[in-house]
Amino acid sequence: MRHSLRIASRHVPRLASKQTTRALATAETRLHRPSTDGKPPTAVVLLNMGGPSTLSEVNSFLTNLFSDKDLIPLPFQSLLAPWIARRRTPKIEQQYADIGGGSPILRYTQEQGRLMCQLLDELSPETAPHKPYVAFRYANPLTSQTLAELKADGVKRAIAFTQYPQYSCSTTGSSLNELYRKANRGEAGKIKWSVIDRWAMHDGLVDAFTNLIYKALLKFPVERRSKAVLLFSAHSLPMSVVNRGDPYVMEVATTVGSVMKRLASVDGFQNPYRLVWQSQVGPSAWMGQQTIEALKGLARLGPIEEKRAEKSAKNKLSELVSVGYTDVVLVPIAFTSDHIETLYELDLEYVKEGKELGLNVQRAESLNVSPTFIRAMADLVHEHLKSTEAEGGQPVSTQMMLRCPGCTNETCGEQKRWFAGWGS
Ligand SMILES: C=CC1=C(C)c2cc3[nH]c(cc4nc(cc5[nH]c(cc1n2)c(C)c5CCC(=O)O)C(CCC(=O)O)=C4C)c(C)c3C=C
Ligand code: FES
Ligand SMILES: [Fe+2]
Repeated sequence: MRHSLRIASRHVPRLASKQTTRALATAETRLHRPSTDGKPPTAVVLLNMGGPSTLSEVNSFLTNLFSDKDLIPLPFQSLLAPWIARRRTPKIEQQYADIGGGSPILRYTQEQGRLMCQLLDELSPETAPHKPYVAFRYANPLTSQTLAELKADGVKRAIAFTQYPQYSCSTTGSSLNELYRKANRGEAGKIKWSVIDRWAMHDGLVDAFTNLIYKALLKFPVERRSKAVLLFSAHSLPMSVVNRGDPYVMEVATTVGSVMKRLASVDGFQNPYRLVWQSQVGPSAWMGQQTIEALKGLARLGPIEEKRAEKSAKNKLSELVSVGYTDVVLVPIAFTSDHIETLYELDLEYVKEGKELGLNVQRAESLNVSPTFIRAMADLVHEHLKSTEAEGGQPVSTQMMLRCPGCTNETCGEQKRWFAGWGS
């Protein structure tokens, strides 16, 4: 049987499990939350960089971002950061205006947290109630504000849950360093912390990505689906960061490998694919190939010709069939929700440019609030709670404890030791 015939819509619900949909529906309509006897909530703190929710926040978002030494160390940073931010603001403001006036990252993160905690209350009644908090690095709610909320709620147990599935010291590392700096100063009171620092190969995450890729492939005519090129696109990283031993590039590749394995195991699907990199900023060397260059390259190579054996007894000659690698699915593989990189760069720039180059480009939807994804988040936190609360449970992964071999940032070491001691 040809692959193209095997991608039928009946396979899509198989990945988005009925159990998940039912559990979500139950969580949505449930009238009675588990009795918690006035217990303080188990806090699930969703860490991300954030984005400006309105155009008036663009400048402060960029100022905070360029002031972050863990992300971009600059000479005379306190002077240079506001200057770069001011120069960049009009261009970036225009991009946010073009996607509707702001980043949807806060709205999605709050909704993901709310739905995840509803599921968690059912999965783990012994640690209920679970309450989601959002701690952004560069936009509101900033870490200090979130820690004040934890303190006001009397939280005693908290999980720092990174919303970047793949670990980079410039993203998750920066958020953990900030959390350590503020929580260590007692801004949240006395709390027992543990950390979900990476989840690049989590089964539920892989299922959620696979579902969304299927959905995008279904937009191509059945006979072309198995040939569409999957271009997994991740935010790039400066080579200086890659070269100090940052694990992000390796971890993004493991997500891609796991998704391709899942596609093959579910339906024997073996689409051609590449991992490419987007959103580089400034003149220094960044991880490549750039997503836009890959699109241009595919367009340049054009349709390929393939020989297919003609079975007819009369005509033993091969028939030339043009199959072409002009069908492309762009898959944002390192973000858990939409924001400027997907809605502006992928949708408004690359999909448009790809079409002008003669390619048929589809974009796999972002994870956002897909039921499979919400279930994955809840399962992950549930597994984490079980393992940390078991006798001898550890608050951090062994992988988190290994600093980049080229790291010279002392805060990284202090931060890891602090979390490994459950934040005391
Ligand atoms: C996995 C995700 C991300 C990595 C890794 C990452 C590294 C990284 N980013 C910059 C500089 C900028 N990033 C900007 C925006 C931005 N970056 C990410 C994600 C990752 N960044 C997201 C999700 C966003 C958009 C936020 C939103 O809209 O919701 C920006 C601001 C936009 C711009 O000025 O172009 C900058 C600058 C560096 C230097 C870096 C690695 C060191
Ligand atoms: S930069 Fe990676 S551990 Fe410090
Ligand atoms: Fe970025």
